Amino acid sequence: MSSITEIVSTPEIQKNRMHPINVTSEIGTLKTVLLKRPGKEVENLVPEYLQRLLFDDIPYLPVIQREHDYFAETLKNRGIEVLYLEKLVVETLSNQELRKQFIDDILRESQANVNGAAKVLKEYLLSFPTSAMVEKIMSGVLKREIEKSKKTHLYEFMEDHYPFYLDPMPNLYFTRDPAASIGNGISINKMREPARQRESLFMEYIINYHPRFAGHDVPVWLDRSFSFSIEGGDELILSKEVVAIGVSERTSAKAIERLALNLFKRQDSTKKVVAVEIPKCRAFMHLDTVFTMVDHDKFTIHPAIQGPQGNMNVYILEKSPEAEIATISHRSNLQEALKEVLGLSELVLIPCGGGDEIASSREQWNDGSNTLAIAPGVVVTYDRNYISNDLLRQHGMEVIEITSSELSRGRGGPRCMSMPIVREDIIN
Ligand SMILES: NC(=[NH2+])NCCC[C@H](N)C(=O)O
Repeated sequence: MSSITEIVSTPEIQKNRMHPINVTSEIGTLKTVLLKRPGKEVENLVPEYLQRLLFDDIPYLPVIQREHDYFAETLKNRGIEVLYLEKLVVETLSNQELRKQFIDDILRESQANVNGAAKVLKEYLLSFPTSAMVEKIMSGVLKREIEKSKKTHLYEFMEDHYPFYLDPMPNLYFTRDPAASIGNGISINKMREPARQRESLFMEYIINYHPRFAGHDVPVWLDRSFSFSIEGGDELILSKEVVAIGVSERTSAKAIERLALNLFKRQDSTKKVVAVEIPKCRAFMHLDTVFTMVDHDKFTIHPAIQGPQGNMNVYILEKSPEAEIATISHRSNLQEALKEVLGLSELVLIPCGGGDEIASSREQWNDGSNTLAIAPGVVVTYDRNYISNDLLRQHGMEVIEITSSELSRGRGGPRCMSMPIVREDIIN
């Protein structure tokens, strides 16, 4: 594990005095990315709670870890710096005061399962070295872990069949969703599903207290105390001037509008926020499950999100003379709206599964549209989506495939499993 000093003194950051966050596109050469290696939290998935924990099956831990390591190696081999969430959290919680504060916060947000046992749990968690403590918090605490002798209240002795004091967080390897880098700042997200709401607390602590970020001017465009939900899988940075955000099962119109107004107010470069309405269903939970950018003028799309003539509801928000109101205009065709906001005369939408009814819904289910661009025209995808991958190649993309039999069981692909921290700017 790297020590704090190693990370802080990452040569590139010091040499170039780069801002710790810089993401002004979906496709600019990726320099630094945040991942989370799936850990014991995945083994705390049981059939009774799968749905609530947002999984469709239980991944086999050694294989999901092997596949994830392969993903990380693939990125490193392309010169990308890989940061791990779990390591950053350990480095962040470098003193006892902060550890206590963090545990108080996490226990408060864990609500029902803690069920009054916060004091015992706090002592239990603090009894571990920091890295084991962080691992426990992420993977969950079983009731049977707390010694009988530490139990003081009647309810603590009861067998209520619910096994956890602290729920596991098996979705943590989808680092894309709890926060999103936009320009030199970040949105730290109020997440929609109770199973994921605690996840963005890790990012809040990292930004506030990790030496790599604390002390730098990192604007928080929207924070997790906002009352309406938004998730990073819906936040796509199309260019320095345009952000697209899905209005989805997870992301509300109210959060999009607030984020847009904050960006217009505080980041001069943002001119337009494009709200793309998608069906609200499990398979299409975020915009990036049905639509991603792969090159300057190319996108993947799941055909099922469009009506017969390619019609969809797209709203363009722009700065208005009044600070608290955006100018909003409606468009009914995504392709045309994208050409307009990106100033392009031609733009290609590459259909997932080639548009074949069966292949496209099968490959979309396994994240065939969820590509991670690591440079313009260079994408990382799951190997299992061979029809979509071939089609991307036919459109001139370099497609780097990763193994995906267990990773895909959590319903997320390479874009969801990665949170870009630094990308090179696109020079027009
Ligand atoms: N950006 C994404 N598409 N993320 C996928 C997250 C999948 C995760 N199981 C969830 O339901 O939240």
